[in-house]
Amino acid sequence: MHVLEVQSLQKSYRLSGKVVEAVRDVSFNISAQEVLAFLGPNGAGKTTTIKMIAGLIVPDRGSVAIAGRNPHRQPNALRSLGAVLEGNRNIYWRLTPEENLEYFGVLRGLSGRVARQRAKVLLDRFDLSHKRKTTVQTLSRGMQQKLAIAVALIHEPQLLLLDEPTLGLDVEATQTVKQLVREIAHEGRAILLTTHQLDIAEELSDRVAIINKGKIVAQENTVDLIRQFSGTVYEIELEDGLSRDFLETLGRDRFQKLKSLGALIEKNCIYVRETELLYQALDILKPLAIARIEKDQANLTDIFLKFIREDYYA
Ligand SMILES: Nc1ncnc2c1ncn2[C@@H]1O[C@H](COP(=O)(O)OP(=O)(O)OP(=O)(O)O)[C@@H](O)[C@H]1O
Repeated sequence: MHVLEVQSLQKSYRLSGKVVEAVRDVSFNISAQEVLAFLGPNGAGKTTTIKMIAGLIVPDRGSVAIAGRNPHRQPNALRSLGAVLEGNRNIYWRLTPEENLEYFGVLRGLSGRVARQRAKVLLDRFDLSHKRKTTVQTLSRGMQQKLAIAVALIHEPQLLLLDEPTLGLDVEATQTVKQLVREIAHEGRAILLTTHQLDIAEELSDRVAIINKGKIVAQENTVDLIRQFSGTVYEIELEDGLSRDFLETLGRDRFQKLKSLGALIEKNCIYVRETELLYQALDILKPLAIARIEKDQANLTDIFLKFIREDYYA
């Protein structure tokens, strides 16, 4: 069973007499041990979707199930949810880490004893024990972020929503938080990660869902998505470019053969998709001097931009 099931979610807002379709028919699932990166440009509909999952906004249509329960009909569904949304506002800055963990533990239905026990374990695990009695506002941003994640885990939820978990952190704190996210998923939790830092999404996620203008425009395994769009594209640049002489030197037959390989011929370059085709293309191009051959190193950022632009021009 999926830990999170989001089915055909729909939400519109009315703003000065105009209807804004913020989320249109959004569906996805997340399983235990899985990190889904939920990506999209500003205003794409991410926050609205997440707030519907967290039970904070009622959808116009569609449904959410967390561990099989709908948070809009069965409030105890939220027992399976932990969330760090909009920075780390889920913690009290005037309290200490220990007080935060115990307070939120009890608020989430734990007994005082269990909350204290879990707080101790989490403080150790997140390397915050030495700061347990220091008020949160004097901690570093990295420590505050770690505490925010610890607080979200106090009731051992199956689903964790993480919004920009590494934003504003230095390199070392980013590494620590990334490692924690991996471990938390590994323990068996499902994680929904939203971030504008696409390198983080690429490193941490098992799957990616890209939302644009309220609609999911891509949803796939992260490695497959990147492999599909990159890595195997070779760019061949010719010494003399693709001038009129190019066709004369190459001859029509060879030019047609090149095209039949599925090669894309554009500006100064020829692009082919697979290693085997690269050798065939080079064979065809033999009479011409080659200036450069390069393997395309596209990453999630390129893919993200491609989907957003394609959707823009559609
Ligand atoms: N309370 C609201 N009233 C009216 N329109 C809203 C409201 N909240 C969001 N919107 C609109 O809904 C659309 C989706 O917004 P949403 O905040 O979900 O996007 P987002 O992907 O989270 O963006 P960001 O990355 O900037 O946080 C936007 O056009 C936004 O202006």
